[in-house]
Amino acid sequence: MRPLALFGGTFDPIHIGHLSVAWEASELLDAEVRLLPANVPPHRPSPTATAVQRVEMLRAALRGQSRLTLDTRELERNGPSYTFDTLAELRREVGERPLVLLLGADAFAGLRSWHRWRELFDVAHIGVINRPGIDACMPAEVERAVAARRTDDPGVIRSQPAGKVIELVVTPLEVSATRIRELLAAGRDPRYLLPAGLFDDPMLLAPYRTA
Ligand SMILES: Nc1ncnc2c1ncn2[C@@H]1O[C@H](COP(=O)(O)OP(=O)(O)OP(=O)(O)O)[C@@H](O)[C@H]1O
Ligand SMILES: O=C(O)c1ccc[n+]([C@@H]2O[C@H](COP(=O)([O-])O)[C@@H](O)[C@H]2O)c1
Repeated sequence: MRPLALFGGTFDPIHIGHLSVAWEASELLDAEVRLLPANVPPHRPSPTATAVQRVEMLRAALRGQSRLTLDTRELERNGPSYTFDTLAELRREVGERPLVLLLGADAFAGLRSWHRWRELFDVAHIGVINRPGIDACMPAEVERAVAARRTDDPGVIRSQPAGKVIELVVTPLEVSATRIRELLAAGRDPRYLLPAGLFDDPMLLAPYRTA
């Protein structure tokens, strides 16, 4: 069955790294990919842009294609955006359809601090995306939990609803939202690190520019 993949993030702002890896993950898994902006990210300071501003940027970035879509459910919930809660809700909606949580290698390495992290495998597969500059060394506790779950076969992902971990080797792009926020705050113009749609309306990037 065609998997449904969720790519969660703060997207403060969305950049070409997000889009490119989500696109390639969709190709590698033959999956529908939804970008899932977090309302209150559980383990980091509050974003610079509001949830409404981040969604406006996502909509502008996704315009003109249909492979990547937007899922705003976490913005409709109060409190921290725990991924387990989101995936459990999605599981109830999709029945037996395979669900894949897409995570950059940095996010995956921090998995053991997540809310109910061991139970994530009951509701979804995890697709780990390589990211340059990230030490791929996994905490032993996480490696023990995932060792028997590893597969390199997208066919296995399609054949069962949840429970596997697959490494997705995509074109590495060393781009981060932190770097883009720094450039914008310094009055620079990182236009080729951002999707073109973000320049359609000058207000979209206003939260990051200093007066
Ligand atoms: N260039 C990239 N290559 C691979 N994965 C990425 C890349 N940028 C972000 N990700 C992944 O996208 C997800 C959402 O990331 P997030 O919105 O925090 O972006 P970020 O660029 O890491 O932001 P920040 O610099 O503010 O932490 C995470 O799983 C992260 O690992
Ligand atoms: O559920 C958790 O405990 C949890 C802890 C840390 C991060 N997450 C999710 O991981 C995704 C990437 O987070 P971030 O901070 O790298 O943008 C995003 O969807 C977060 O909601 C989730």
